[in-house]
Amino acid sequence: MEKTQHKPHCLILPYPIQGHINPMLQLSKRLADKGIAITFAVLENVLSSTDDAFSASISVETISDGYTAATRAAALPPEYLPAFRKAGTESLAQLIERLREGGRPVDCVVYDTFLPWGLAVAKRLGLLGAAFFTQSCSVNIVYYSLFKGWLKVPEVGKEVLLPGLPELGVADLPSFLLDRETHPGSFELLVDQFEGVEDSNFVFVNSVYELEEEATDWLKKFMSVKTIGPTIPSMYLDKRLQHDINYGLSLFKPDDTCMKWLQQQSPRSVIYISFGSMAKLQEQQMRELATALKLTGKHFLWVVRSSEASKLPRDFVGEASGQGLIVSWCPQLEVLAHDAIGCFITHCGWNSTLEALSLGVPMVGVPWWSDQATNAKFVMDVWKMGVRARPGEGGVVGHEELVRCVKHVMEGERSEEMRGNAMKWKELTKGAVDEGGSSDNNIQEFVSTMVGGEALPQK
Ligand SMILES: O=c1ccn([C@@H]2O[C@H](COP(=O)(O)OP(=O)(O)O[C@H]3O[C@H](CO)[C@@H](O)[C@H](O)[C@H]3O)[C@@H](O)[C@H]2O)c(=O)[nH]1
Repeated sequence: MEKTQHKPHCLILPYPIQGHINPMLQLSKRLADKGIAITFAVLENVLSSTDDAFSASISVETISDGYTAATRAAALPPEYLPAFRKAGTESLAQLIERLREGGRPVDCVVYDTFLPWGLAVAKRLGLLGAAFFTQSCSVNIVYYSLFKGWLKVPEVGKEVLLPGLPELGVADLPSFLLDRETHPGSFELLVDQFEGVEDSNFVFVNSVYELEEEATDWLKKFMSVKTIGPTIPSMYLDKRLQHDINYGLSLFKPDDTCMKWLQQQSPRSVIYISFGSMAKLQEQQMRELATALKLTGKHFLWVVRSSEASKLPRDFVGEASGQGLIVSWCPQLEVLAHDAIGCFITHCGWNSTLEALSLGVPMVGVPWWSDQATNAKFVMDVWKMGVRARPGEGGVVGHEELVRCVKHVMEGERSEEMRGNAMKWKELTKGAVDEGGSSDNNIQEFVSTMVGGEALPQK
């Protein structure tokens, strides 16, 4: 690669959902801090949610998916993804051209692997391409094996043994392998992430090498993997980026009142419950959760997004008002970092899992879809800092099972051991992003290639 004459410039292309914007924005901040110019390309509706703190160091531009806010909400993946590919390909190329004409030529497109056409645009325009995976290396091995045809969709009841991974039972596999009907197009979206990836100059994964060494080493045989996580604001980890306190772009409005309430609770006494930005729980599951929370008698903080609120049992809000707090969205990192939190009932979305690992909070996993069952398996059996609640009839986790899991994590015989493990992972994830840590080295290596014109990695 030629030495660049101007400040190296990366265009970052995230898929427009919270769980993808957060990690890609965080990598952007790390790169900006190391002297890379960043353009963050988002849809119009995301633009209004950016906060000034990050837009000062990162410039934000829009691209189009061909939809308006109203038509997008109603679109399903089989229709939406090809339309986004078409409109996105065109508007991304136009944006890159505009930037070039404006004296800010782009050197590298860092594209979310949900948008694999980002690489095609980069290559067509003679730019470098860097893939960004928002899920773990272990989950990526499952999808890559499917993409290559090495793994056929397993029949129900069979375990799967893949290189770099522990044996996965059927219930541990990403949900889209066994159920393609409930969320049409999702299986293809996940498998197609690998389109052209072997030609990407870099492959970023939001993970930590030390959390999944074998899986990462195995993937590295096929692509230029660089683990760069956890992508959490620096002030929760290494504290090297003093201004990096929040994620900086929230599609939901956080309710900060819960922080005052947490302040009044004793250490490790509160159960925090959140299912991320997308989960749509069955009404029965909400009922079981509500009953379980009442039965534990413990204080709780429950995030119920406004679109889910109608599923809360009638009277629960009033009845539980002395025991807990329900909010529609919260500053999750601040909550997890608070010493009042004793346990996190989570869907095990990859960001939430990494956040709990990084802040040392034991988990009760209640996976809903996608990679979450696999993440829950790792939480329980590999990282040993929590348990996975087992579902009963109709996939619903009953209140008795939930109470059992919470007690196990907060006061059971093995609770101290889990706490100890949680502290170990907390130190380790911080070490990864600290100067000279595995993720910091990977980011630095990328920056050196961009700045110094070093040889591109072997693919
Ligand atoms: O009240 C809340 C609740 C959540 N969050 C944040 O929202 C993000 C949620 O991300 P994640 O835990 O990954 O869940 P999803 O939003 O469900 O993420 C989708 O994307 C992830 C990355 O691909 C996948 O692992 C998940 O399965 C998929 O559902 C996290 O950073 C949380 O800190 C808040 O800030 N406040």
